[in-house]
Amino acid sequence: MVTEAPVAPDAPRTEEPRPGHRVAGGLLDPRQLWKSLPEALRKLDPRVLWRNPVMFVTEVGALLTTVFTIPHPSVFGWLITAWLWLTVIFANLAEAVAESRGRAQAATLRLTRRQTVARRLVGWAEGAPPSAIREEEIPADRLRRGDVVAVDAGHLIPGDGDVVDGVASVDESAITGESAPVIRESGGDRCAVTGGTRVLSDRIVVRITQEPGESFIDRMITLVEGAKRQKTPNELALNLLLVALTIIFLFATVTLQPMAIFSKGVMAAAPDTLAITSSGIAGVVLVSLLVCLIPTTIGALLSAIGIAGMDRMVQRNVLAMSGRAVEAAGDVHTLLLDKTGTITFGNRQADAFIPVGGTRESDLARAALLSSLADRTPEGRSILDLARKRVGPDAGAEADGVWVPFSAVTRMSGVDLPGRVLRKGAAASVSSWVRDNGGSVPPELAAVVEEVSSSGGTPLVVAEQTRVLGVVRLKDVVKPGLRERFDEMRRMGIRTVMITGDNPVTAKAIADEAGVDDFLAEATPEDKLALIKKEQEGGRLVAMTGDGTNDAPALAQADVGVAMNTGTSAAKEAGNMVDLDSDPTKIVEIVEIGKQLLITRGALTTFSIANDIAKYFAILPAMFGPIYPGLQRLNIMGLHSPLSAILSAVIFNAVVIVALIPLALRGVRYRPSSASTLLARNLWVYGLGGVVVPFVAIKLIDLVVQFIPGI
Ligand SMILES: Nc1ncnc2c1ncn2[C@@H]1O[C@H](COP(=O)(O)OP(=O)(O)OP(=O)(O)O)[C@@H](O)[C@H]1O
Ligand SMILES: [K+]
Ligand SMILES: [Mg+2]
Repeated sequence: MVTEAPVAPDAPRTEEPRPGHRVAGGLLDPRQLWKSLPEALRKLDPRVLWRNPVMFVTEVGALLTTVFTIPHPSVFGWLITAWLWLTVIFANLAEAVAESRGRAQAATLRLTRRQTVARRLVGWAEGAPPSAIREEEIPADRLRRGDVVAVDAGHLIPGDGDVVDGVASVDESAITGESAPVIRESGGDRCAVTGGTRVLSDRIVVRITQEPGESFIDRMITLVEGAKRQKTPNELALNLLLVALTIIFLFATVTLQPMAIFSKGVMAAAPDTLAITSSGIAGVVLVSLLVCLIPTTIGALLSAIGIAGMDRMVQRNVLAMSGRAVEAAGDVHTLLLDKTGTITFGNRQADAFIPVGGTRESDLARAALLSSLADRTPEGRSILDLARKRVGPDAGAEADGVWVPFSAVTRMSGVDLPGRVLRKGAAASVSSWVRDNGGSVPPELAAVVEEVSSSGGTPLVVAEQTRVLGVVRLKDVVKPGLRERFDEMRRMGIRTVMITGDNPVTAKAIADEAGVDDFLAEATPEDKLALIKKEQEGGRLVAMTGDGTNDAPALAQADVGVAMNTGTSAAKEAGNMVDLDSDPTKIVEIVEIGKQLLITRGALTTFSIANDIAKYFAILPAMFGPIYPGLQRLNIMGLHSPLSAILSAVIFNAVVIVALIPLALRGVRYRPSSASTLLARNLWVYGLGGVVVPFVAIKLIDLVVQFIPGI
């Protein structure tokens, strides 16, 4: 016997993306710099800092100038030493501020991880009689994978799992920040529930899918805290480049022996500074030169840029499981979306029985009902509901047979009753089943199927052994606002492809309405996987959004796999991102954030390297001008003295880090346009800016520091 479940009402959905509704993100509060200072000081520990080679070298430099200056104290020596330490602290501050946002979020999440009591059902099995089930109360944190629990209205769901019986409205605001309740039901692609969310109405039975400590909220906390953040391959490569530059400049500084020349220069320029022991100064100047030359700006901001990228995802209610996924999103070439539940609302409801071949409508309804009695998918339940309206609420109560569940491979479901073998499913599948049984398909079927499909509906053909009885029409609605988003993707150069298990006519109708570039119909899970592999040929990156268990292999294969939060746990496990709002158009924002991350990193790297070279040319003439009068002509900035030139450069080198923290956190502005336009624009702005800014800034700083006695 099969227990009946009520048909799910329409689930409220988010139609507009609500960027940043979780945290008022974006701008940097100056107080945050101050609050993060203790953390920045803690990061001075060389055992932590060595992971950032450029900053580690700077710290060693600061240590050296401290050691040089102690026996030979001078105003210049102490000022340089102070600013070198500040350089390292500013770099740590950038990282600490970036991390602090996530930490605040983790604290809020921890509050939702309240200890609850779970009602475990021992002996529960599909269709098991109530007498076989024993109920016991255990603490939620002792639930293991595979345990089955009952949750009633008003109670917190004790752990992550799949609904195996019943349908309920659930308040998921604890994790999504969205107060409208969502429907969770057994059987379909909306069966996953998250621990810590609350059942508002009805009773559901949930099979736990996670071991203790591995829950979604646990993973979310680790994620936003950045505790396990790993450097992405791109970051590692960039780090290698920075190390290489650092080593080159280290050698350049040491082997060029500028000191001998410099001492002569100082002598010629300002004989009174000779009173300062030249040996003390020599070391300090050498270190200053080195720090000015190595790419400290990008070295200081690199990690903050990565953390901020992850954080921007969280602010858009997207949980990226790895920084690598965020980066990949910025480079996506093709976007694959599944139809049902992603492009359409996904609660396909039966709304008409269309008989063929002289069958009576009530006979079709009865056959559809019998074949759906054990069908736990939302489609199956909606057929039951509609059929009972036609043939009475008690129809089929006496039926007992072998149930054939729906599978995405057969595209059919049904029942083998004594004397009646019934199937319903995709037109092609059921037609060939009828033919295999020795029957024939009435010619009028094609027209009915065509008509239902071309309006975007899904036709399910119902048949009995050798006879086609008719068609059940399932209606689904395309989510609003998709066309604009897909247009936007096209402008970014991204191809959108809809993939579906549905027939080509329905697929085309929905594809046209939604405005995707291309579609693939009658796709099995293997087809979806094969399509992704084909698109990935030649190193192109593929993003995929999906919600169903049959999407899981494809989500895992895609470079960016975005699972809808409303989807199944299998889908959420397989992907490398989860969208808490279950909004397929979110992928546009995900791509934008990815691009913004790549562009920000590129722009600041360009700026940093241009900057260092400019700094060198800004201070060289000032330093060596006195002994090489030819160079003096290059001293266009007219800096006060060699010492003031060096000090100004070191101060600028440190201050520019703090000045760029907001940009690193917020990201360089991104507007949809081609990659080459963006590259050209950024080279101009950040390359040229990187050359010009130091000249102006060092001059301004020099105007101030020249008043310090001894400089
Ligand atoms: N409960 C069911 N019983 C019988 N046939 C079904 C049932 N649900 C769906 N079908 C048929 O099987 C086809 C394939 O279903 P599948 O879940 O693979 O894809 P889909 O849901 O249509 O699309 P998508 O891949 O976008 O989720 C459907 O288009 C429909 O014709
Ligand atoms: K530098
Ligand atoms: Mg599906």
